[in-house]
Parts: sequence; C-alpha cells; structure tokens
Amino acid sequence: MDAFNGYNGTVFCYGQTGSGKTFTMMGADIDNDDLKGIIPRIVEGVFSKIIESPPTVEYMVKASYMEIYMERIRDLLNPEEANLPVHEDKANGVYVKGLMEVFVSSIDEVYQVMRQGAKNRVVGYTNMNAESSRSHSIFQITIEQKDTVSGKTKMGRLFLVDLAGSEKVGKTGATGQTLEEAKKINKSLSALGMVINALTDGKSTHIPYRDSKLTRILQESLGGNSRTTLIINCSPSSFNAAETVSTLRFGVRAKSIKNKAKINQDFSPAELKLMLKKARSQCVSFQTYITALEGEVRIWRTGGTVDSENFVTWDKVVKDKPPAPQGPMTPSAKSNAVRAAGSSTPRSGTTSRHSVSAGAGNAALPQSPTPTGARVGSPTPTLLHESLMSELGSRSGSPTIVMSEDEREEFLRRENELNDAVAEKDQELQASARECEMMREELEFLRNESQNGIQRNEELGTEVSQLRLDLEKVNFGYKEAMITVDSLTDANKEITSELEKARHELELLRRDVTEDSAANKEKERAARVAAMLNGMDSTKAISRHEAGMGDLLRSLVEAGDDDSKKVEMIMQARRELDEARDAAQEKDAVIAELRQKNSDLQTQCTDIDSKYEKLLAEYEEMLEQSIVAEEQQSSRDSETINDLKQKLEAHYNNKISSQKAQLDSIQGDLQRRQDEVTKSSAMVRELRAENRELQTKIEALEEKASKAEALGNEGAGMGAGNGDVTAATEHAQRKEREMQVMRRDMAQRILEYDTMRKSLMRDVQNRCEKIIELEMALDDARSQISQLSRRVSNPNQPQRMQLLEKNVAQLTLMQKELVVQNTDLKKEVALSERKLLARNERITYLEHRLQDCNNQVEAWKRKAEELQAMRSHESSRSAQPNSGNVLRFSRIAKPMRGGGGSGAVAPAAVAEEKTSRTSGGFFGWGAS
Ligand SMILES: Nc1ncnc2c1ncn2[C@@H]1O[C@H](COP(=O)(O)OP(=O)(O)OP(=O)(O)O)[C@@H](O)[C@H]1O
Repeated sequence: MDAFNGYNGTVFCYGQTGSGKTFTMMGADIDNDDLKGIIPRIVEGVFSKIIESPPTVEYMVKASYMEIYMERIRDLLNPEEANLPVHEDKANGVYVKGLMEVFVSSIDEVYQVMRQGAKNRVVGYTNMNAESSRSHSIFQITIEQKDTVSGKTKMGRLFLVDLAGSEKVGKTGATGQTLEEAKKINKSLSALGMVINALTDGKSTHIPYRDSKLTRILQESLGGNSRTTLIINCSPSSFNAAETVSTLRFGVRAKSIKNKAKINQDFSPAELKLMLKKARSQCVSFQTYITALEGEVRIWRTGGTVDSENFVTWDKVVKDKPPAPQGPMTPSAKSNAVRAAGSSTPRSGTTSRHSVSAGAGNAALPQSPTPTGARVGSPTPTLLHESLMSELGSRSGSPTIVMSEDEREEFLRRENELNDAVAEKDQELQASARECEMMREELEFLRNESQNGIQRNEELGTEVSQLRLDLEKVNFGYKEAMITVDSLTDANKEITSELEKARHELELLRRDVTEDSAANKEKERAARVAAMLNGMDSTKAISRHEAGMGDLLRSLVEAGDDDSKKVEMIMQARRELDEARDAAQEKDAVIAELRQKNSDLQTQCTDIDSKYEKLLAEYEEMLEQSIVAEEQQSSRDSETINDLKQKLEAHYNNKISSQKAQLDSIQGDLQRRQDEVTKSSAMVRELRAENRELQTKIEALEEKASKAEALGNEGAGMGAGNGDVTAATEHAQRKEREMQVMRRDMAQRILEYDTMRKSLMRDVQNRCEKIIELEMALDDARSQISQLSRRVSNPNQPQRMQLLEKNVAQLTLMQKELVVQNTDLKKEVALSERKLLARNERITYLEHRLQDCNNQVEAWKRKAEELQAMRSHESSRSAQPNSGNVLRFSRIAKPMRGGGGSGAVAPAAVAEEKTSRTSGGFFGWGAS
C-alpha cells in the first residue's frame, strides 16, 4: 500500500467494450466476496491498513467519484455538477475543482459512496454489452495521515479508473446518442493513446495531456507523480482478435512509461528548521561564490588577467567556507531550485526520457514538477548549478523557451481562470441547454396540449355541428311534421267541410224533396179533399132533401082533397122528418163523436208528430252524436267503429221497429177512422138521400097544400055550404098556416140544417184536410221510414257507410298518426332540446375544462418557473461547500487513528472510536 507511504497511485483498466473492465474494477457485486472487484478490495485493504497502523498515526480518508461523460466531468456524488473544470496549481497539482469529496470512516461508507455514484453512472445498451459504461469513471480515495508524534504528514491519492471501452461502432451498433458517446469515448481513448505514444516514443517534446479531460486528470498517473498500474482487459473471443491485438499493443507501449512517483509529505518543524539552516548556509556559500566571481569579473573587466589556478570555483568557495548542510532543501531553496529549473524536469536521472522539455511551438507547456509547493517529492536537495548544468547539458542545441516559475504560475492561474470561465460558460450553456430542453419540452407539451385542445375543440366543433345538424334535422322533421299536420288538418277541414257540404246538400235535397213533396202533398191533399168532398156535396144533398120535400109536397098536392091521405102523408113526412131529425141527431152525435175522434186523432197526430219530431231530433242528435263520436273515437281508442255502428244500427233498428209499431198502430187507427169516416160518409149520403126524399115529399106536400088551397078558395066561392067550406077553408088555412109554420119551420130547419150542413161540411172538410194531412204525414213518415229502412237496407248504404267509415277510419288513422307523429315530434323536440341543453352544458363544461387546462398550463408554467428558480437556487446552494445531498453527513471530516494492529476491531467501530477520540479535529477540519 504505497498510498500509505505518501505516493499517488493509479489503477486503471483498458480494453475493448465488454471485455470486463467494470467487472474487474467494481465487480459484479460489491457485497459478494467472490464477485467484488478491485476497488472494494482496495477499500478493504485501506481500512485494514489503518487498523494495523500504530495508534499515533491519525488518518483521514476521503472519497470522491466522478465520470468523464461526453468530455464533461460529472460529479457522481453530486450529479447536478455535470461539467467540472480541471485546475492545476502549485498546492494541489492537477485536480478537479468543485468535486465533492466525502469523508469516510468505514468500508460501508465507502460502499455507500460507491453505490451512490454507481447509481448516477451513465450506462447504455450496445450490441457488445447490455450495460456498457458510456463514460470513464474515476473513483478517488485520498488518504491523509499524520504522525501525531513527529508532526509529519503524508498524503496518498488513489485513482481507480474504469475506462469506457473502446468500441467499433460497426460492432456495437451504436446509433444516435450512443454513437455520439462512442465518438467521445474513442476520442478520449485515442488521446490517451497519443499521450502514451508521446511518453514512450522518446522523440515527442510535448505530451498532449490537455487534449482530453481523461489525460488531463490522469496527467500525474501517466508519467507523473504516481505509481500506476494498468490492467489490460481482452476479450477471449476470436471475433475480437483485432481489438485484442490493438489493446495488447496499447498495453505494451504503456508498460514502458516511466513515472516519477514521489512521496507527498509535509516536513515536520524540525526538518523544516534543518532545511532552513541548510538553505541559509547555502545562501552564504552562494553569496561568497558570487562575490568571488564578481571580483574575478571585475579583474577581467578592468583588463586584468586571472590565472587559471586562481579562477573562482565553487569548490574553492566551498572549501573556504564551512560546508553546506546536506539534507532536505528549504522551501525557499526548493522554490528557487524549481524556478531555476524552469519547471522543466521533475528530476534528473529517473525519467529523462519523459522529461518534458519545452519543445516547439506554444504546445510546449510546462509539466507540473510536483503536486504541491509545500509537499515535495523525495527530499533530495537539488542545487541550482546542478540543475543549470543539467539543463544546459540536456538542452544544448535546441531552442528552449524557458518559463519562469512566476510565469508558469501566472500561466496556470490564467489557465485555471479560463478553465473556470469555460466551465462556467459550459455550465451556463448546459443550463441554457437544459432550459432550452425544458422550454422545448414545455413547448412540446403546450403544443401537444394546444393540439389536443384544438383537436378536442375540433371534435367538439364537429360534435356541435353534428348536434346542430341533428337539431336542424329535428327542426326540419318537426317543420315537415307540422306541415303534414297542417296539410292533414287542412285535409280534415276540407273533408269536414265536404261533409258539411254534403250534409248541407243532403239537407237541401231533403228540403227540396220535402218542399216538392209538400207541393205535391198540397195538390194531393186538394185532390183528395176534393174527392172526399165530392161524395159529400151539401147542395146536392140539400137539393135531394129539398127534392124529397118537393116530392112530398107534390104528393100532398096530388093527394088533393084526400086529407087523410095528406095527413097521412104529412104525418108520414113528419115521421120521416122526425126520423130524419133523429137520424140528423144521430148524425150529429156521430159527427160529434167523429169530431171527438178527430180531435183524438189530431191529438194522436200531434203526439205522433211530436214523437216523430222528437224521434227525428233524436235521430239527428244521434247522428250528430255518432259522427261526433266517430270523430272523437279517433282520439279515443276505446270504442271501435263497428261497435258504434252496431250500437247505432241496433238503436236505429229499435227506434225503427218501435216507430214501425207506432206507425202500424197509427195506420190501424187511421184505417179504423177511415172506415168510420167511410161509414159516416155513407150514412151522411144515406141521410142526404133520405133528406132529399123528405124534401121531395115536403115539396110535394107543399104543392099539394097550395093546390088544395087553391081548390078550397074555388069551392068557397061556388060551393055548397059555407060551413064545410069555411071549415075546409079554415082547415086549409090552418093547414096553410101549419104548412107555413111547417115551411118556416122546415125553412128554419133547412136553414139550420144548411148551416149545420155547412158547418158540418166545413168540419168534414177540415177533418178531411186533417185526415189528408195526417195521411200525408203518415206518408211522409212512411217515406221517411222507408228512406230510413232504405238507408238501412240500401245496398249502397253499407258501401257508403263503409266509405264513410273508411274515410273516418282513414281520418282517424291519419289523426292518430298525426297525433302520434305530433307526440313523437314533441318528444323528439323535447329530447333534442334536452340533448341540445346537455350538449350546451357539455360545451360549457368543456370550455370550462379548457379554461381550467389553460389555467393549469399557466399554473404549470408558473410552477416550472418556480421549479427553475428553485433549481437555480439549489444549484447555487449546491455550489457552496457542504451543500445538500444524500451524503451530506459525509462531508464532515472523520479522522481515524490506527488500530495499532488490532485486527479484531471493525473498521467502522475503529472509525467511530477514532472520531470520538479526535473530536478536536484534524488539520483544523474537525467536527466543527
Ligand atoms: N471475468 C468475468 N467473469 C464473469 N463475467 C464477466 C467477466 N468479465 C466480464 N464479465 C461479464 O461481461 C459483461 C461485460 O462486462 P463489463 O461490463 O465489465 O465490461 P466492460 O469492459 O466494462 O464494458 P464497457 O466498456 O462496455 O463498459 C458483464 O455482464 C460482466 O458480468
């Protein structure tokens, strides 16, 4: 363990990809003793060594883990730091500025650091390795030790490097980012090869460490202050033979590099004092030598000569003066020596082949002589003149740009500044790139969102237009339906008006028919009355009676003097007259009875008329009701037309049958009345005939009486005896008076009879008229009944009824359809309205969502800005020492003391113990 002796050490693996470099360095499993790699084993070794160390030695172990990815140094323990600059100065040599170094006090802590770093490493898939390292990883362990007795300190650094594998892109199949990675890997590996070539070819005056970050960091490990171990990993497959050969050649070349490892130690005060003393003595010697030389020069300048024996030489001066102290050079002396050496060669003798002489061009930059000014290499004093001589000797004949120490420091300072600036710019660039990336992502996201929004909008627009279309369709359908409804309503109205018209026409026809029939009836009535009255001519009857009376009178006259005969005849006439009177009285009674009957008939007729009117009204009403019912039936589905029809038919049939029965009874009554009237007419005729006979007889008697009077007058004048004549005359006068009385009586009676006859005739006429009217009403009723029965039994009627029913059914159907359509349309309209309402709500909701999305986008933007601000704040914070990360606790120095060889103590326990023991701090970095 040279690191414990103050040497820098490097172990690195080189080989093609997939050849097992990571397996070698880190191992497959650090917790598995068999599978853990070199690094865990070294870590274990370090802590074992600490345990074995004497307890007077205090140790401080630090670990850092970085990777060089795409020519950028990333801190694997603080991945935010992705582009750390490489610095070089006198105190620290070449180092990575800002790299997190974690104090560790146990193996576990180191493992934790390793795991933490391994988590952040960039690996990728290639055809050659599923988990190919896409970066060079450098695990660095710094062991600082202090001998608490002598105060001497040493520091050893271990670089454990797992290089990324060299790869042939054709074999690995790298594309895209992997290809870019491969290019960078190969570039840095070729830079490593160039450095090794330059270090080994013996001709190069310039070692191109700065060509890559890898060679720059490993500068000390490659021909510098480091004891370096290179592990060559080769693939056993013949498929990789060419790469294996190349790798082996690389190894062969690298093998010949000679490093100049030195112990990095700080001197103790005693040593420093001694060195100071020596330096002062040397200074005095130098002053003496210079003074002597100046004296000789003055002699030469003044034209004098000095013998060669008297030449001032160092030996003489040294002889004259007390000898300079041998030992470590003082810092100032060392500084002077280094300055004098022009920082050209680390040390002569050991690495002359690799010494970097400032070669041609500006590429000949000085190589760092030692990592630190205070920490020098082996404590071999280097004298100025020796360095000078050596320099002169080695560089004679070649133009050498010698850079002074100040110039070199200035150069390094400037380089560091520039590196910082570059790193800063690179970081800014990275931040900008990240920001750009974020912005791009955000933009992409917003674009996507916008696209989605637009798409959603379009979808919604399509939906809305579809809905509008649907609504239009529904509206159109509704309008169409309304038009259909209107047209059907119009049709209905038309049909209704046609029906009304038909009814009206029917009514008109009926009226015409009624009027015609009324006119006909009137004529018929007149004819009938005339016919009826024909048989009842009063004048004729009276004349017949008068004729009868005349005949009687004539027979009386003819009887002459036969008074007995006359008396008999008169008596006969009287009897006849009485009989006639009786008969007339009977006739009067019959007439009165007939009148009564007529009035009854009239009443019956009136009743029948009223019944008929009522029936007609009922029929009309029923017809109306049936039509209305039929019309209403369309809206009601409860009754069917057939039922109604049957009901109506039954009702009509009942009505008609009852009417028929009534009519039959009326006809019977009428017939009886007619018979009675006929009989009465016959009796009247007979009475008239008798009356005529009586009149005839009375006339005859009157004639006889007049003749008898005339004869009496003649007998009185000429005859014998006045008594008889007088008596006869008196008798005749009496008879005459009686006759006159009788005549007057007869005339009176005749007048009465005539009046009675006239009134009777009027009455009869009226009755006949009534009868005729009744007959005509009966005929009308019959015709109506027949019409009804015809209507009922009319063969066309069912068709008409069917047609009407069909029409009604069609209308009902249409109305139903319309109602259904209307209902459906109303429903559809309501549904569409609801849908529209729902769509509108949906649109509103989506608009709100869109608004919400926009708000969210705005909020995200704000959050992203805040996040960005927080990130920048965090990064600025993390740039500060002890900034937060998971291993923050490990930033506290954990000095340990050697375990004094007690292997039984576990490193962690030891560390803990040491920590507690050295809580006062080490190098001033204690727990404070
Ligand atoms: N000696 C070995 N024994 C068993 N497995 C091994 C050995 N060497 C390598 N492997 C396996 O080979 C595979 C590749 O190894 P590894 O990742 O170490 O290669 P690499 O050289 O680091 O590759 P790269 O340069 O691409 O990172 C791993 O799965 C590893 O476990």
